Order: sequence, then C-alpha cells, then structure tokens
Amino acid sequence: MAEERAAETTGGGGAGPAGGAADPAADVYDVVVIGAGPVGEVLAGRVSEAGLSTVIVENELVGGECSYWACMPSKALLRPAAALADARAVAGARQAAAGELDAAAVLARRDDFTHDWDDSSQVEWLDSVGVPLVRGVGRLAGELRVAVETSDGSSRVLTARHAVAVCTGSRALVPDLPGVAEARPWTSRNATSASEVPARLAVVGGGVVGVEMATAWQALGSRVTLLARGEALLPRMEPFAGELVAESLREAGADVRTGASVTALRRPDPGGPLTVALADGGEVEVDEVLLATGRGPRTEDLGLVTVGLEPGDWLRVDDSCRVDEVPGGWLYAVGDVNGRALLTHQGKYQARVAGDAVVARFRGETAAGGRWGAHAATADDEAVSQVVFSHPEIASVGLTAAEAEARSVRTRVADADLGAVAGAALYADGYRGHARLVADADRGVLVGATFAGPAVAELLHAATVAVVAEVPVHRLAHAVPAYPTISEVWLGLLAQLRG
Ligand SMILES: Cc1cc2nc3c(=O)[nH]c(=O)nc-3n(C[C@H](O)[C@H](O)[C@H](O)COP(=O)(O)OP(=O)(O)OC[C@H]3O[C@@H](n4cnc5c(N)ncnc54)[C@H](O)[C@@H]3O)c2cc1C
Ligand SMILES: NC(=O)c1ccc[n+]([C@@H]2O[C@H](COP(=O)([O-])OP(=O)(O)OC[C@H]3O[C@@H](n4cnc5c(N)ncnc54)[C@H](O)[C@@H]3O)[C@@H](O)[C@H]2O)c1
Repeated sequence: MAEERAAETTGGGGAGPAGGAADPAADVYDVVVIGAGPVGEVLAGRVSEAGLSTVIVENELVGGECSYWACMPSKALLRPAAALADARAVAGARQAAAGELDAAAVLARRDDFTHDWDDSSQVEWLDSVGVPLVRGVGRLAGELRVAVETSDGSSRVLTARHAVAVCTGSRALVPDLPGVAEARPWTSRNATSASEVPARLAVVGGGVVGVEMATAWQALGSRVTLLARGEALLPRMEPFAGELVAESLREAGADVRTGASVTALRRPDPGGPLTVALADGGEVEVDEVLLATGRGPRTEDLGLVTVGLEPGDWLRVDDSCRVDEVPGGWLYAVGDVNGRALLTHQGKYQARVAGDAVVARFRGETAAGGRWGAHAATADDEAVSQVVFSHPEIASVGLTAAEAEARSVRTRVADADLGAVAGAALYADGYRGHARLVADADRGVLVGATFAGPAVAELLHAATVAVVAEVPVHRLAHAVPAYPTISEVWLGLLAQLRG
C-alpha cells in the first residue's frame, strides 16, 4: 500500500521546494487537508512533494473507507470465491477443487488486508512524505481556517495560507423505514467487516454494493435474498451486465427479486431474526439485513455554514475540483464528497489534478483547464472506468449506449459473445460473457465499452486508453490482440464498427 501511494506522488509537482515553511507552533501551513482517505492522502502527498507545507486531519483511520470498510475488505471477501469458480470451470482442475470455501480462512485473509483495522502503516507513509497528521474532527471555520476537535478533547485552529481541501468522503444512506432502528441493519461497513456468516441475509439495493456483497456472502455460506426495487440489477450499466449477474447469483442459490420495494423492518426480539416487509404484501425472514441503498456526502458536520454553504449537500466543484461558489478560490472538494464519481481511482485522479492545480495557482501560474487540460478532471465526465467484482465480473468505461444517446451522440453499437472467443473458451469451459463497444459515428471514435464475463477486469484498460485518447476506430484495427486471449473479442467488435 505504501509503495502504491509513493508511486502516486513520484513525479508530481515539478520544481523543488517553493512553498512557505510550516509554522507548527502557530498551526500555519500552505495547505490544510481534511480527511485522510485515499483521496486526501494522494492530494497531501502531491502538494507536499511540490514543496508546499501541508497538514492532514483525520478523525477515524488513515486510509479511509476504501482501506477498511469498502474496496479492500470487499475485494478480499470476493477473491477466494472467484478463484474457486475459476478452478471449477476447467475440467481437470475441477476435480481438484471439489471442497467448499473455508469461510473462517477467507475472513482471516480479509482481516490481514485491513491490518485488523490498524492504520499504523499508513501513518508511517504520511511520516515518510513529511505530512503531519492531526487526529480529530476538522470543521471549516471561515476563510482558510479549519477548527479541529482533537482526539484528546482539546481544540486547535489550523490556518491555510493558500488552500483547504475537503476530502471527507461519503457515508451509507439508511432509508427511514419503520422499524429500522430496532432492526439494527447492516450498512456496507458491517458487510465488509463482519466476523460471522449469517445463515440468512437480505440485501436491499441492486447497485454495486448490493451486488458485490450478495455475491460474497452467498459464496461464504449465507442464504441471500437480494431485493432490488428497480427492474434490473446494476441499473446504471449496460442491461446485459445486470442480467448476467442475476442469472449467476440465482445459479449460486440466491433469491434475486426485482421490482421488490421494502416498506418496513421488524426485529421484535433483539437477539432473534428479523422480518423484511415488502410493498406487495410479502415478507422475508432473515438473520441480518444489509441496506445497500446508496451514499451521501460527509458534509453535515463540516462547518459549511461558516463559508456560506449548506450542510449535508454534495460540494459542487469545477473541473479542477475547486468549490466555485466560495469566493477567493481557496476551497477545494475532492473525491466522493463532490459526488462526481464515487470510486477510489477516480478520486485519486481528481487528487492528482486538483493537487497540481493548487501548486500551479500557489506559484501564480494559470491552471490549465479546458477539456483534457492538465488541471481538469475531464475523465470524470467522459471516461469513468469501473470494475464490479461480481460473478461474472463487469468492467466498463465511458458511456453506455443509452447514456450516449441521451447526450445526442449518433451512436454505432457493436456486440459480441465473449464465449465464442478462443481465449475465453480456453479460460473456462462453457464461458459465458458479453461485450459491447459504443462509438460516436460522426467522430469515428469509441465513447464507451462494457465487458461482462470471468476475468474481464484486466481487459478494461485497453478500452479506457482508446476512449481517452480518442483513437480513430480505423487505427484500432492495427492494435492486434495476442492469440489466444480474451482480448481477441476486439477483432469482431471492430469489424462491426467498420463494416
Ligand atoms: C462496500 C464498498 C466497496 C467499494 N469498492 C470499491 C472498489 O472496489 N473500487 C473503487 O474504486 N471504489 C470502491 N468503493 C468506493 C470507494 O470506497 C470510495 O470512492 C473511496 O473510499 C472515496 O475516497 P475518499 O478519500 O473520497 O473518501 P473516504 O475513503 O470515505 O475517506 C474520507 C476520510 O475522511 C475522514 N473524515 C470525514 N469527515 C472528517 C472530518 N470532519 N474531519 C476529519 N476527518 C474526516 C473519514 O474518517 C475518512 O477517513 C467502494 C465503496 C463501498 C461502500
Ligand atoms: N467495485 C466498485 O467499483 C464499487 C463497489 C462498491 C461501491 N462502489 C461505489 O460506491 C457507490 C455506492 O454504491 P451503492 O451500491 O451503495 O449505491 P448505488 O447508488 O449504486 O445503488 C443503490 C441502489 O439502491 C437502490 N435504493 C435506494 N434507496 C432504496 C430504498 N429505499 N429501497 C430499495 N432500494 C433502494 C437504488 O435504486 C440503487 O439501485 C457506487 O456509486 C460505486 O461507485 C464501487
């Protein structure tokens, strides 16, 4: 992890130290960062490496949601099931992989990835890049000031000479259902950190968290009921993605219901099971319920009124992640808290872009805005990449066909059966998967791609490069995928786009 963050900051910023010296006694720094999740860490490292004195405030664990209750533990829970499914999909290996997952071993491996919820190694990294950590709750206290209620109960005010970056992330939204408090529902935090496997688990929400956690806990031995109120799972992706995942979850034994709206929760005996009531009059009895019903910004208790903003709102930013409503140009909001793209890699991209914009403005230079400018997070709008680590994996970048049409793009869409590709057939017996490219017919470039199937995650970056670089479709014909890999699906897709 430390090496990864080191790589994030190497090469950023340009010239050597140019900022003002930190004045820890007066608590004055060039830049104050609130929130040491992945985004705050990258931003702090970036501006500090460029020579600006920087301090970071964190009230829970350095590393944030991603390291302890989101990306890392969820993927640690999912990976063993994917490895087992891969082995079982190949005759010869299947015979050697007849047993069940060892849930206790999976949970122990997950605990290794979260370092048992200890952030010492991440604090060491901050030390190594010379960014002091203040543990406590940070709140804006007017222009360029952050009041910190420190973990030891004292308070201090940090003053920024140049910029404050809010990187406070998001939290799970819990719908205000009757009985919700007594039911003690799981949020994503419980679903990623639980130390026991519930016999029966209801998952409410058919988005990414719902799908991934239903996949993980079904594989770990729970009987999962997935309740999605819409007509499909993964509704923001190409329709075939949710269809393949629903089919696979059902084959694994999960009860997947779409059009299922939850109206109440009841847990009459605190130690007993709970009932999930549905709008159609039906009920589901389970031992735990996970509410995977979306995220809200962590801005309720952030002192936003002191700078004229509304508590609880997403922080609206320009493409350099600067909060344009606040005069003076000193306030930035980066990562989940700005609502642009709730993904770690997109947030870290914003942190690189915003960090470099902070440095440029500090030096009196004009930030390079404009589409694909060095200080504009253009990819948030045009080329967000994402992998859903379900079975099968779903990997997507850019626009779906429906999104492109909604933006009045004249589209050309190519579809292919991944199972028909030699590399896929070798990868798994009876490989099931699908791929789609979406092209802008007028410009002759790709605007989106989606792959659904085992092991497609690593196919994604080629598509991301093609979308971001706006490589003409006719030139992509010269990018030859190796034989026999799953990437050969590009050949059939491109033939359709050129034909
Ligand atoms: C279950 C789950 C799985 C996910 N899996 C993936 C995945 O596989 N890949 C992916 O790209 N994304 C994934 N995400 C999304 C990813 O977790 C977020 O996009 C990412 O964590 C955002 O980073 P951040 O730094 O903006 O916020 P966070 O990680 O939320 O960090 C914010 C930090 O700020 C601190 N903080 C908040 N308020 C204050 C305050 N007032 N004072 C001091 N500190 C404060 C918090 O304690 C926290 O440490 C997942 C999300 C969930 C819920
Ligand atoms: N592998 C990954 O990249 C990964 C994994 C997990 C999360 N994430 C990120 O985290 C974000 C949050 O994920 P999420 O799944 O919590 O949110 P989401 O917005 O993707 O899905 C929430 C779902 O809950 C449904 N819902 C909302 N209120 C409801 C209610 N009262 N009753 C029933 N259903 C309700 C919505 O219709 C929606 O389909 C995602 O946008 C994603 O970017 C990424």
